[in-house]
Amino acid sequence: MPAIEATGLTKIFGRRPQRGVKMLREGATREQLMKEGLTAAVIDATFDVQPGEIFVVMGLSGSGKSTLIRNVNGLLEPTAGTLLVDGDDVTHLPPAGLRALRRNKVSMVFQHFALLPHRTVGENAAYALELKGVSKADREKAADEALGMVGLGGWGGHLPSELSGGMRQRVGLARALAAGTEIMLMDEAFSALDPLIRKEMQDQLLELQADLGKTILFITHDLNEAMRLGDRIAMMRDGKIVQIGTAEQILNEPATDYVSQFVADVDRTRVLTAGAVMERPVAVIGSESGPRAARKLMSEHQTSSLLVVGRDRKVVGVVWEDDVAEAIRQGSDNLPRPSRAVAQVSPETPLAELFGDAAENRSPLAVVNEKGALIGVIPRVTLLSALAVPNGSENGTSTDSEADATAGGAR
Ligand SMILES: Nc1ncnc2c1ncn2[C@@H]1O[C@H](COP(=O)(O)OP(=O)(O)OP(=O)(O)O)[C@@H](O)[C@H]1O
Repeated sequence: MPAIEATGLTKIFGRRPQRGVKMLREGATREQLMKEGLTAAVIDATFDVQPGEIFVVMGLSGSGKSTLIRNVNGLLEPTAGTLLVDGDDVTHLPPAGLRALRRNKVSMVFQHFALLPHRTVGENAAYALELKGVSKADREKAADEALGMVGLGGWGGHLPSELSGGMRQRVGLARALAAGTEIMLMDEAFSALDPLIRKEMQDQLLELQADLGKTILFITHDLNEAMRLGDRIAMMRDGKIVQIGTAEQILNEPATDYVSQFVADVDRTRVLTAGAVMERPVAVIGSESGPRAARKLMSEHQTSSLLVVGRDRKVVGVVWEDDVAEAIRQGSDNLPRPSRAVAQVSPETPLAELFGDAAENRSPLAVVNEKGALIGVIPRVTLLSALAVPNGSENGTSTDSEADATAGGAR
């Protein structure tokens, strides 16, 4: 079940907004509504946010992002459409239901921190729990823990005015974490911070998220931030969601001219990561097997690579489709020599950092998870084509150059 599910969500400001809904249904434009004194801030937004996902809503100023997020936490009531949070319909909640939603299900981190100036950092972090009626001792414990998580252990007794902007935003984050809700809404949460601190906060959020697995709806007007943080990104323009996809999908398959213009200046090598271009070896073959068995397995699993394991079940390397085909052509009974990856990289590594290794060594890269287990491989050709760099192959085709490298045992 999605953590958040919006269907046809529409928010219109102005007198008798239902008029606007009717006009939109009859095909009127946002401009035509404007002439009637109605602002269509969000139009027919349909999306879902899965538990544990960072879902980023990205758009320029005025595109409707804040209005969208305010519908989700009940600060605004949708004019049309439905909104489910954790499976419960929160579209038209009465005040008591709204209070319960904010206490138990969603917490919010704001751009300008929204800290209470006369309360200590610890009291600010514990504020949501105080509203919930949690005992002083328990909320202090939760606040201390949350402050520790965001790197502010020991600051609980200070006043917000004694903290830098970045630290204040950490308090905002700690407050949302201490609240203990599964869903966190973050409205331009890092936009007021200077670039270095902003990047630090993004890193911290990703680290925390790896441990905590919250559901995060994150609003930003910064495409690079969206691409760094978002598992998926919804691109908004003039109140409408024009595309929802991963950073890679938005970069590689922009749904509209608007999106492609938007992403034109993005440094792809910083956005695309090893995890995005790697091939997952979905099947394993013993090193004693023949190339025909390898081809059969590849076709059964619709994959172009196989992990090769030795008798002791340890991974020896990877064989590729082209090399297997070549072995069959040459009538060999042996598997081609498995390629051993030169370098191990994490799935989060930006391609920009991989390029040197693979290009210079003509080798595939092994993508390993934090426990060191192999989760994917990146053939050199894939890397080069992902970066759209001419591969400089002497033989004209990248496939040949890969085969060459294998024949020469270089990879
Ligand atoms: N309370 C309101 N009353 C009337 N119009 C509003 C209200 N809030 C927002 N709007 C209008 O709705 C549209 C969308 O605004 P919204 O604040 O959601 O956009 P945004 O993408 O969050 O922009 P920003 O990044 O500048 O905050 C704008 O045209 C705005 O003027």
